[in-house]
Amino acid sequence: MKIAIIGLPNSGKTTVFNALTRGTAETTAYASGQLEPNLATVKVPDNRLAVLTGMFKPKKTTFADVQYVDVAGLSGSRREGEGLPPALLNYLGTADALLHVVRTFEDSAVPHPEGSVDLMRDLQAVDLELAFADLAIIERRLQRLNAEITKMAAREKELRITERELLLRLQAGLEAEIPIRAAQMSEEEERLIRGYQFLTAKPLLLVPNVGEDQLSAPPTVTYAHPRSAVVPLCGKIEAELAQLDDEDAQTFMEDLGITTPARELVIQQSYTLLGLISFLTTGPDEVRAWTIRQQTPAVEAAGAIHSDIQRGFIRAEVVAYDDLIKAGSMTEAKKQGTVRMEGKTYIVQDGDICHFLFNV
Ligand SMILES: Nc1ncnc2c1ncn2[C@@H]1O[C@H](COP(=O)(O)OP(=O)(O)OP(=O)(O)O)[C@@H](O)[C@H]1O
Repeated sequence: MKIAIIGLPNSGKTTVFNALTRGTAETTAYASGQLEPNLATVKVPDNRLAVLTGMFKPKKTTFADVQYVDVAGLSGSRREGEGLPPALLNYLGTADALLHVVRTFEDSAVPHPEGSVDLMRDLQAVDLELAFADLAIIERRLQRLNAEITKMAAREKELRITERELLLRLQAGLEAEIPIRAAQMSEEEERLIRGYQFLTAKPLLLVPNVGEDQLSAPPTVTYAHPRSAVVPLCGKIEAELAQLDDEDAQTFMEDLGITTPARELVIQQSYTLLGLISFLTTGPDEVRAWTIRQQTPAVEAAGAIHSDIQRGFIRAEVVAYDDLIKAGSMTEAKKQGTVRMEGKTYIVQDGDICHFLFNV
């Protein structure tokens, strides 16, 4: 799963990237204009793993992970005929979700490309830029469809006409500032456009990058679109926090009056926004979180571990995390009857502790 960090130049993208990934990519007060992205894999914080590690004392503990990509700044001032550079479009198109950093911190030493800090203006500028990228894809596709449809056989023609109608609807929506993720679509329609990598169809996490002085009362931002969420963060503080060891970080957080680093909230929200959940496996060798989509049946979840387990699936022994903790041990949970046997079609829940029985 890959999440691309976007935003205007100097909004703090690399700083937020460093905060999320505990990395040390170079940040600059002047727009870097670099196109080569920074990429890092990040563990998804999950307290349950620490508790299970205490219980099972495994040789290793493995967290679920997500990847973040820090790309160059969007321009925010699109002129006629000017779109996003193809390399940037390519990075964004292949991402599973977007994380939009929008600046609210004031600092005269960090020039703003528009000369002043204005959250709503910047937010709209970037949304517009994403919408223009999608509109360009739609226009090209419509031109091709219009040329092709007349020459097609009846069955194929019908499908293409449906696609054209859908694209026209999405186009009208985008022109009225409605992102594709907010458009009403049937499952079939969603399938029809899946291959286009529309940017406004991707889940979006809006991260206002607030100043240190705004930490106690971050500006309220409403972004009322489906599959979107808002998590404010002070990039500068979080990036410093991310470099400290746990003990120093704890003291620093107490001084600042915060309980959980915002980076953890952002990572968790990214995961949720993507419709992902974790099931867990336990044992003397490893305690581990595995990533699956919501609504995944047990037989497919088994495939996340190994294709052989999916192929030879017999059944799954499942206990909910809370039930195991309540019981105190697997043996006790079995006595209490909370360890269940489930078949192939059982829908795996977040926090299920699964043991798959298989035969290949
Ligand atoms: N919350 C914040 N408060 C104060 N300063 C910040 C904050 N976040 C970032 N900065 C500072 O703003 C400057 C620009 O940050 P950064 O390089 O991360 O931006 P960027 O969006 O990645 O820039 P570019 O467009 O060059 O890729 C840096 O000097 C950084 O330390």
